[in-house]
Order: sequence, then C-alpha cells, then structure tokens
Amino acid sequence: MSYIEIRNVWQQYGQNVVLERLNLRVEEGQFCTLVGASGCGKSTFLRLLLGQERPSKGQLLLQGQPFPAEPDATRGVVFQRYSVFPHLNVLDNVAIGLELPRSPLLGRLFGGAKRRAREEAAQLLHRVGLGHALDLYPSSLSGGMQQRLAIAQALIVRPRVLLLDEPFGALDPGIRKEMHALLLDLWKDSGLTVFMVTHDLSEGFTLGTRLLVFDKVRVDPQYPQAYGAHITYDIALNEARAREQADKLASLITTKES
Ligand SMILES: Nc1ncnc2c1ncn2[C@@H]1O[C@H](COP(=O)(O)OP(=O)(O)OP(=O)(O)O)[C@@H](O)[C@H]1O
Repeated sequence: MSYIEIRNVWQQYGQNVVLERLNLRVEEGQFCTLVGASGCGKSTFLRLLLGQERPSKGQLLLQGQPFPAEPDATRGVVFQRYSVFPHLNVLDNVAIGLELPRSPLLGRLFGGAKRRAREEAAQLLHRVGLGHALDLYPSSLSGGMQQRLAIAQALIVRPRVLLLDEPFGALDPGIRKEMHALLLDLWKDSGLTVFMVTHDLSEGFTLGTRLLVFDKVRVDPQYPQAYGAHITYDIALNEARAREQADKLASLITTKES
C-alpha cells in the first residue's frame, strides 16, 4: 500500500473539466514538485489534497483511508502570498497554531501550557532563521522573512504532508536560494511528504525527488473546457537524496516497531 494514493480523480466546476483521470501513488517522504501550464489545475490538485474541496469523482487515500475531508493538522500549507496574521507578532503567529487546537473555546492557553507552547514556537522560529525577530510584526518583515514565518506556521502542528503553492514565487533569486536550502533541510529533518507547485522548472528539478507534469492531452478547440489535465510525465529526480530519505524513514519505522 502506498502512503498516498490518488485513484482516478476528476475535478469539474460546472461544465469546466479541470482535472481528469488523475492516478498517482506517492511514498512517505517523497518531495513532489508540480509543474504545468497556467490554469491547468495544479492549485486545484493541492486544494483537493488539503481537503478544501472534494473531487467530483475518484478517491484520495492517505495510508489506505480517505483523506480527512476538512483541512486539519495532518496537512500544512504555504501559499505564495503571505498568509500570516498581521496583528500578531512573529512568536504569536506561530504559537497560536498550538494554542487554538489545545484550547478551542478560548483560543488561548495560560500558565505552564502557554509557556511551553511559546517555547516550542520559539525553537521552531530559531530553526527557520527568525530567532532574532520574535517580537516583530509581519509588516516589518521582508518577503523572505514572511515566508519563513509562513513555513514555521505550517510546521508547528507537525503535519505529515506539506503543501506548498508557489511559496517562493514572489521572492528575489538570492533569497529563493536561501529558502530552497532551508526547505530541503526541514524536509530531511522531518521526513515530511511534500507537494510543491512551482512555475520555475529549474526549482522543480532542483528540489524534488519527483517531478510531476500536469498537462491537457485531449483538447477540443470548439469547447476548450471539455477536457481536463492529468499527469503526463512523472520523473524521478535527485535519486541519491530520495534513497537516503527513504532509508532514514525505514530505519525510523523499524526503531519504533522494535
Ligand atoms: N472554485 C472554482 N470554481 C470554478 N472554477 C475554478 C475554481 N477553482 C479553479 N477553477 C478553474 O480551474 C482552472 C484551474 O485553476 P488552477 O488555479 O488550479 O490552475 P493552476 O494550474 O494552479 O494555475 P496557475 O499556474 O496559473 O496558478 C482555472 O480555469 C480556474 O478558473
């Protein structure tokens, strides 16, 4: 059984078929980069994985079970545009991810529980290079810093799957490189399974252990919305890195079981 299995998924809005015949098996710890023409349904696919939408047809399975139908802590998400809370400082932006689920009524923790949540958040913020900025507000952060914050927000709840929709699309090339290194380090440490949409093919090739190309194969010029895209190429990449990660995860599972 694969970690994630996509079985004959279709997504259609009214008469507009966006995705069709999508079939995919992904093992735990793989880093999938998604590329394809603008409008061919890559973000739609991420929304299906996130649970923001349900497919018109087909199934998405996580370890053999249907994906949770609502966004939850199994999946973290980072968008291109900064999704952080402007009225909270950096530390609170991340700590709130722990406070909300642990105190659904008040949305706040107190005493020792609050201190522990803030310590955990501060540790992660150090890890993503924002240890010096805990008290700052998002408006005073650069684009790269805001995306570091968005990544910390996504990771604080320890998701199993990380979804990234062009997370570095708005950043300068130098900062992008730094973010690539950070993302790869986080991925190696965490064993996360990653799906990342990018318009930058070289980014897709550099980061992924698997490149998935979305494309429309069937086209009716009279009725362009009749057919959807599916995965036309599935290319294994950076195989040494992929193998290392797979071995690491396998040994973690063996240690847990023994
Ligand atoms: N909720 C919706 N209702 C109706 N149509 C939608 C909805 N969401 C997406 N679409 C349509 O689905 C198609 C695919 O959009 P999507 O954003 O998934 O493509 P994409 O490959 O991510 O594009 P881009 O690379 O430009 O971000 C578009 O034609 C869009 O208009």
